Formats: sequence, structure tokens, C-alpha cells
Amino acid sequence: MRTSIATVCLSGQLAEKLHACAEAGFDGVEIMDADLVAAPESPEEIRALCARLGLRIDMFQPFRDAEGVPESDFAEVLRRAEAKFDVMERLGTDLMLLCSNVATATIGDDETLVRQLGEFADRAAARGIRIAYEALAWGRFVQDYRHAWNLVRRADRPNLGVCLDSFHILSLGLDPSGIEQIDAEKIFFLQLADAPDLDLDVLSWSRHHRLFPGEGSFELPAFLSHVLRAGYSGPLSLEVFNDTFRQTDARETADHALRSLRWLADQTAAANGWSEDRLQAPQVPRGVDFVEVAGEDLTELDQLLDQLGFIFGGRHRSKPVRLWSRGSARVILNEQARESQPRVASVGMLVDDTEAAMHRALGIGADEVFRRTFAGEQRLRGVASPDGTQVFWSDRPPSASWIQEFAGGETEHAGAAAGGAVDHINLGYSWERFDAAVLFHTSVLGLESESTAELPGPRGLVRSTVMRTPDGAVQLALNLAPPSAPALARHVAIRVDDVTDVARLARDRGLSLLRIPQNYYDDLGARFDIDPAELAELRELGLLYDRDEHGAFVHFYTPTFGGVFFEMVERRGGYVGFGAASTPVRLNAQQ
Ligand SMILES: O=C(O)c1ccc(O)c(O)c1
Ligand SMILES: [Mg+2]
Repeated sequence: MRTSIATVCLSGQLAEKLHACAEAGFDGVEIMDADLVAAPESPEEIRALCARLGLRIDMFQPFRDAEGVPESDFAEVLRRAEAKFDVMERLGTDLMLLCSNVATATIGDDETLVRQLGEFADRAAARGIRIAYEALAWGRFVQDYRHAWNLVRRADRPNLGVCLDSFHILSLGLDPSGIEQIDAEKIFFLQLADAPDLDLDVLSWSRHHRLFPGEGSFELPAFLSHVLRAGYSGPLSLEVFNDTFRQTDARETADHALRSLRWLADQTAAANGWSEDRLQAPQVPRGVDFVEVAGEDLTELDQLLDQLGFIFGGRHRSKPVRLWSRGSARVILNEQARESQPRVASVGMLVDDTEAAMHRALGIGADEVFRRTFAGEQRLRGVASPDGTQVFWSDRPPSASWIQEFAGGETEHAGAAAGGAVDHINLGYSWERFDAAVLFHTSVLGLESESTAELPGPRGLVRSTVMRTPDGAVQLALNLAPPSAPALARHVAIRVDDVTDVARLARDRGLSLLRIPQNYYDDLGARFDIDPAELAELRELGLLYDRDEHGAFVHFYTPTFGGVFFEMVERRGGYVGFGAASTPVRLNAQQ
């Protein structure tokens, strides 16, 4: 599989983009005309730079508004084209992307389109250039790839083929299986992009909201399967117009982009039983082994965990690290951190095979992390997620030999007796890293995106996407902070049998829970036909409440310590949500 990427995906000037693509490991690039026009380097210098970086210029793109024009205007189209053929010659690339006409077409009959495409191709042929014709979803007369293919077939020129772009095909809901009817040698190029489900005009959707494969809702492995079954063997190229990636560090985006292609190639190969491009299958986590909070001084968190009924599991024998547990929920407090603010530094995942999990992660392109260990200590293997939070793997069942490294606490039995488990972990991301985080959790951990909600907070809308294992054993909520708001604190939610009990215990031990306004309880009474005694108890303890068709959810939040807080939850019946309705109240209370 050769990999390529359109320069339009990245931020910066053209030369910077090319460096980023090469460093990430792409084989080639599609150079966007506008990027070249704005570059200080000549086409010859860009050509030399690409050669030095080992990047092939796979395509020059796009040429617009050529076909379907009155004959009197077509001479001008050809004059423009010749000027760009000159540029391509200087760049040393022979493939030009021609988009279907969106602006100047006034003639929509196929005879005219075929004749003009043929003439355009003949001019290109005289220069040794090939033309890849792409149906844009908002083209004036040509929007459907099957229409574009039909015109190309009828024009019947050896140097005229089609460019397939997953966005234009899947955004219109076209059946991609027709791709298999296209002659393999006539698929000149393939552009790949994912996108979220949006009810938006297709032009704005395409220009602002495309995503890398694995981050949106298109069925890209199925799409790519059709293209490969058709016999396409050219590069897999990413063309992602996205406001966020245009602003983020080009190096980071290029790495992120290549990971998305590795994921897609692997998924596609797996779906078809092909052995090429296969990675180690993901080790879907069976549960959370531990959550590590790091900070300079975590004594307040020792107190907090004690108030929440966690049992002290001891001190690490060689590091300033302490263990607390409640049922199967284990929290590690690590004071080796350089930064003073407490934060969620790592999450341990229980898997069947840690080596396989590591292999998978490295195959996708994640970066391995190293922790200093001493003789006789278990060396945990793991990788950094896009924002630096580390993910470690532990073998299941929790043989947890690392637990033996802690001494001086209560027995593990005491911790187990307290009862509890990690229900979910809520991770806040800045706007630049959110999509990369979705891809990381999809591709490395094998989690699936569930629902996305937008919740009003005092500093703007917070977008929240739930990702979980198919069996729900690991549930993460990925939250996207509004761009101007401070970083979102992260939290760990612990599921207990009786949250009311835990709240009373915590209060008796001196913990002040997050203060919930009385208006919230008045509103609860309006939203639900709730037993007055129960409502009074919720109000008295400061508990939050939600209900769905399966059951109820009762929960409370602790105050925030630096970048971390805890939530204690009780699920009654088969309640499946996360109490999203009370999130705006929580965000305001935390202000
Ligand atoms: O939005 C556009 O103009 C545009 C240009 C080139 C492409 O390949 C494409 O898919 C869209
Ligand atoms: Mg395209």
C-alpha cells in the first residue's frame, strides 16, 4: 500500500507541509494548486525538495470548471489548462485532478461533456499529462461518480480516467458497490476522507468537517474494499478539508493522518480476509486495571479517597506512589510528577495478551512510553495517547503482580469488600486533539463510538462522545472543551451498590460534595414523577438523578483537585446513560 496525502490537510506553508508529510512517513503528496501559488519556492524548488524528502508528487490538484461551457468559452479553458500543464511539467508530475464543473457550466448534455473532456485530455496528452476526472458532490451537472465514469468511458482517451473521493460518494448516499464496475486502469486516483453525520449543505460539510478515516461515521473499510476489488493499485491518499487540522501543528496532524490510513488498511484487509496490510488484531480491554493520578502533592487526594470509602492499599516500595482501592477500582497516586497540578496521568487496561496489545499499538503508529522500574518490579508496557495520557496494559485476570509492590496498607481483601468498580472515565481534550483521540481509542483499543451529545456549559458548548468496548466493560467519555475555555478537568466515575450510603459516609468524614442549586431539585420534581421522600433525600445529600426507560442513575461529584475530580455513581435497573442531563448543572457548579 502506497500512502499519500493532499497538502490541503495540513497547516503551514507548502515547504513545511512537505517536511511534515515526509517525516510522518508518507510516500507521496497531492499538491494543491493554491498552496503552490502562495509558496515562495518555484515549482523546480518544490520538485527538488520533494525528491530530497523522498516524496513522490502523485497529483497536482485541482483544475476547475472546464467542461459543460459554451464552445466560445472553451478556448479560454484550454488556455488556462496549458498554463497549469507548464507548472506540472516544472513540478515533474503527470497527473492532474479535474473537478466536475461547479460554476461555469451551462450545458449539461452528455455529448458536450464527452466532447470537451476528450479535447481537454488530448491537449494534456500532447504534454504527457493524464487527467483524473472527479465528480464533486455539488457539481453543476456531474455529481455522481457513475456519471463521471460514464463520460470518461465514452470520451475513451488513454490518458483520461476518474478520481474517486469517498466524501463525494458517501456524502450523497450513493451506493459504492458500482465502483467495482469501473475498469481498474481507469481509476487514476483515490482520495479518502471520513466525516461526521451532519445535516448540512454538502459544500460546507466537505470544506470544513471532513475527518481522517476512523473518526467519522462513513463506512470506509467497505468503501475501500470496493475500490480494491475493482483492481485499483495506486496510492491511498487522504484529502481532508478540516478547519481544525488546518490550524494544528502540521507534524502532529501528519502523524495522526498516517495512523488513520494504517487503521483503514488493516480494517479493510481484515474484512476481506486479506493478509497484506494486516496488523495484530486489537486486544479489546476487559476492564480497567487502574487509574493513575500524578501530581506534586496528593495528600488531599489521599483524604478524598478515604472519605469516599476507598481502602488504603499501601506505599510503593521504591517510589513516592500510593495505592487505594474500592472493589475492583484501583487508584494510584503518584507524586513523582514534575507538574504540581494533579492530573490523570495514565490508565491501565486489562487485556488477554499485553504483548499483542503493544504490537497492535505500535503497528498503528502509537509511541511507546517508558517508566523506570527496579529489579523485581513488573515492567508495564504502554503507549502515549494523543494528549500524552499514557495507556498501559496488564494481563487478565488481575494477577496484578504490580500490586505486590505496595506494602503497609490494608489487605486487598479489605479493598474488595468495600465494593465498587470503575464505571467510566471522562477525559477532556482540547479542540486540536479530540479527533486524534477518537482515532486512538478506535484503532489502538478497539473501542466503538456510541453517542455524541452537545451540552451547554457556562463557557460554551461541551461536546461529549461516549466510546466503549462492545460489552461495556470499559467506557470512556471524551469531552471537547470550547476553544476559549480552560482545559476540562478529567474525572473517574466509580460505580457502587448504594451511592446514598457512600454520600453519607463521605459527608460524615468531612467531605463537602459539589454544591448543587435548589433549582435543580425543583426541576427534577417537574421532570420526573419522583417519590417526595426520595427527592428530599437527593436534595439533602446533594445527589444528582436521571432516569431512562431501563432504570435510574444516582450520582454525585467531588470538588476538583487541580485537573481531577471523582464521581460516585449507582446504576439502578438497566440504566445505560451517564446522566448527561445534569452535566450543565455540574459544569456551572464547578465554575
Ligand atoms: O472543495 C473542493 O473544491 C474540492 C477540490 C478538490 C477535491 O478533490 C475535492 O474533493 C474538493
Ligand atoms: Mg476530492
